[in-house]
Amino acid sequence: MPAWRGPSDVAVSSVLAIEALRFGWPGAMSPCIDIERLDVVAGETVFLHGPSGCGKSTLLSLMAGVLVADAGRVALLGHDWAALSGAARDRCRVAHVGYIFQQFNLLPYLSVLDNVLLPCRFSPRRRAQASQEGSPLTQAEALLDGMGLEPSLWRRPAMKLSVGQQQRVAAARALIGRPELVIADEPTSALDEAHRDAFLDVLLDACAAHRSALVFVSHDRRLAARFQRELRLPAINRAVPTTDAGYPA
Ligand SMILES: Nc1ncnc2c1ncn2[C@@H]1O[C@H](COP(=O)(O)OP(=O)(O)OP(=O)(O)O)[C@@H](O)[C@H]1O
Repeated sequence: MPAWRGPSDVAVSSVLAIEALRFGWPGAMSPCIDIERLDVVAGETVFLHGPSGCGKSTLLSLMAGVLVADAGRVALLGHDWAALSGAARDRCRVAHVGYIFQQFNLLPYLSVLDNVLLPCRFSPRRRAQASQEGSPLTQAEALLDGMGLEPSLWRRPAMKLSVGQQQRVAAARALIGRPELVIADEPTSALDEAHRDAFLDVLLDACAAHRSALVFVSHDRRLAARFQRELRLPAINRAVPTTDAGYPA
């Protein structure tokens, strides 16, 4: 993992580096994403917001190598997603990225526990990291417990849970095995205030303990204060001034 000296002369590790990124959906008149520079370092927490349809989910997909840039570079841990084959991208993603999707993407017939354990089944690295905390099963149970999901739910098929419960299962799955980057696409939209606060506590504590970088998308600006950095993605096609870092202000 590349390291450089940060402003406080402390070595910081790059998790995500974006340079001159352009991406447009096929058939669209103009690019959906146009970012000069954005860096996220280990342990950093970023709150990303912007109007509906401005490209937040698209940007998260580019960060996770689900989509590949038309131009420019998106590098995870120093590796340019575009330089990897599709199969290598899949391996790299499951090993290093925990993704909480807007629609959760749980496997409906699998139990809650088996859903959480999926990254450990597909990635030796995630399995080894989870084993450092006892075993993958121990870590899965601890994460579900931390998310406030009762043990009586753990062996139920995921589809038999409420939307808010499924959201928390998706978060536990993203966190297991300490991925370097955790991406969360509106993960609290189905939670009431108490569960939302508990959810954020667990997510932020786990990311801090593991030094995972977190990129969190939400329309709820009240949550921004809990993050180290707030970034606004402007509406598409609108000319906006940029910060020194080249990111839209
Ligand atoms: N699969 C797709 N094919 C073509 N265009 C798409 C696709 N997915 C998204 N878009 C378009 O890209 C733009 C950005 O969509 P995106 O879902 O990234 O926005 P968003 O900021 O996450 O929105 P929201 O806050 O409503 O979830 C929209 O104009 C959308 O119509």
